[in-house]
Amino acid sequence: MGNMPSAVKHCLSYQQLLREHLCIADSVAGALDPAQESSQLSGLPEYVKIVEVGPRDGLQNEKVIVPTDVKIEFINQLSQTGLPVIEVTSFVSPKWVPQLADHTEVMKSIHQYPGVRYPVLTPNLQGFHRAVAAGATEVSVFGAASESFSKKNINCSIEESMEKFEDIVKSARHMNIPVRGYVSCVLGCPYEGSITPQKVTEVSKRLYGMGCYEISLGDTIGVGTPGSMKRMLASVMKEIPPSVLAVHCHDTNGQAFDNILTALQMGINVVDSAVSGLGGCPYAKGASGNVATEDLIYMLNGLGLNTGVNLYKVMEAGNFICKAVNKTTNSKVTQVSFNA
Ligand SMILES: CC(C)(COP(=O)([O-])OP(=O)([O-])OC[C@H]1O[C@@H](n2cnc3c(N)ncnc32)[C@H](O)[C@@H]1OP(=O)([O-])[O-])[C@@H](O)C(=O)NCCC(=O)NCCSC(=O)C[C@@](C)(O)CC(=O)[O-]
Repeated sequence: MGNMPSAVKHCLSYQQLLREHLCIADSVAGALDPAQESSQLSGLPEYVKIVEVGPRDGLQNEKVIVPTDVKIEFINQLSQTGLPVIEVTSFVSPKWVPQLADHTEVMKSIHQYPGVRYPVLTPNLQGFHRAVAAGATEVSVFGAASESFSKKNINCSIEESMEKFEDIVKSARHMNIPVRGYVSCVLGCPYEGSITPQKVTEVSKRLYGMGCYEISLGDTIGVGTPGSMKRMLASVMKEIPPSVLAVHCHDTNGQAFDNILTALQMGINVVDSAVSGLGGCPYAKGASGNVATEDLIYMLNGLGLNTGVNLYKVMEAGNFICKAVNKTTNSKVTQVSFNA
C-alpha cells in the first residue's frame, strides 16, 4: 500500500494508526477528541449502521467485466470487516447490466458469515424468484421519485414499478424475506432536474406502506446540499419515522458528507456507502461514485459514533478491489494514509 506521507507520519506512527484509529475508533492526533466533537453537534445517534453497496453499486458501472472469483473474494473480505450489511449483486437483466450477469454464481458462492446480511436488488418477480433460488434471504426493490429516471432505469413508469414491487413484497412476506426499498433521485434527476420533496415523500410512503422495512433515499447524481437534504427529509419524516430511513449519497459535487451529517442530525442512523467510493448508476447520466466507506467510517469514528466496523480491514478490501479493476481509490483517508 505504499509509504505513509510525512505529514501523517508527523502526527502518528503507522502502528498507532492501526491500533488507535483504524481498529478501535480512537482519536487521531490533531483531531478533536470524539466526545468533544460530538458534544458540539446535536441529535447524533450512538450507532450508525453502514450498508456496504460496493459489490453491487460499486461494480455495476464498471465497463470491464470483473471476474466472478474476484467478486466473491471481495465480498468475503468485506464480510470480515464487521460490516453488518453487504449488498451482493442485482438480479436484473444481463442485457441491462452486463457486469452483474454472474449474480447467481456470486450469490451461491460467497461465504455467508453469521451476523452479516446479504441483500440483492430485484426489479421484478422474475428477478426475485431467481434471487431466492440462488440463496438470497433479503432483497431490495428500487424505485424513483422521477418518472423519466424510472423509465430509463427499469423501463416502466413509477406506477407500474409500484405494482411490480407489490408483487415482490407479497411473495417475500410468505417466505419471511425482508424487502428494502430504494428511492432514487431524491435530490435531483439527471433528466428532469429538480424533484419536489412531496414526490419523494409520496413514493417513499408507498414503499413503506406496502411493507418495505427500510427506505433508502438516494441522491443518485450527488446534486444535493445540506439545505435540500434537510427539506427533503423534513417532508419524508412527516410520513415515515427516521428509524426506518437510510441515506444513499453519491459524492459528485463533494457534498456527500455534509448531506450525511445533516441526515444523522435529523435522526437517521443508516448510511449506504461503497468501498473506495466506487460506483454509480449506469442509467443516471453524470452519476459518479458513492461516498467512500473508508471516509464515512473515519468521520463516524471521529464523531465517537459506533459502527462496529474495522477501518483498516475495509481499506484492505478497498485496495484489493481497486487493484482488480485497475482504479485509484476515491477514498481520501486511504489516499492520505497510504499515499495511494
Ligand atoms: C427491470 C428490467 C429487467 C426491465 O427490462 P425490460 O426489457 O422492460 O423487461 P421485460 O420484462 O420486457 O423482459 C425483456 C427481457 O428481459 C428479461 N428479464 C426481465 N426481467 C429480468 C430479470 N429480473 N433478470 C433477468 N432477465 C430479466 C426477460 O426474460 C426478457 O428476456 P428475453 O425474452 O428478451 O430473452 C430492466 O430494465 C433492468 O434490468 N433494469 C435494471 C437497471 C439497473 O440495474 N440499474 C442500476 C440499479 S439502480 C441504482 O443503481 C440506483 C440505486 C439503487 O443505487 C440508488 C441511487 O443511487 O439512487
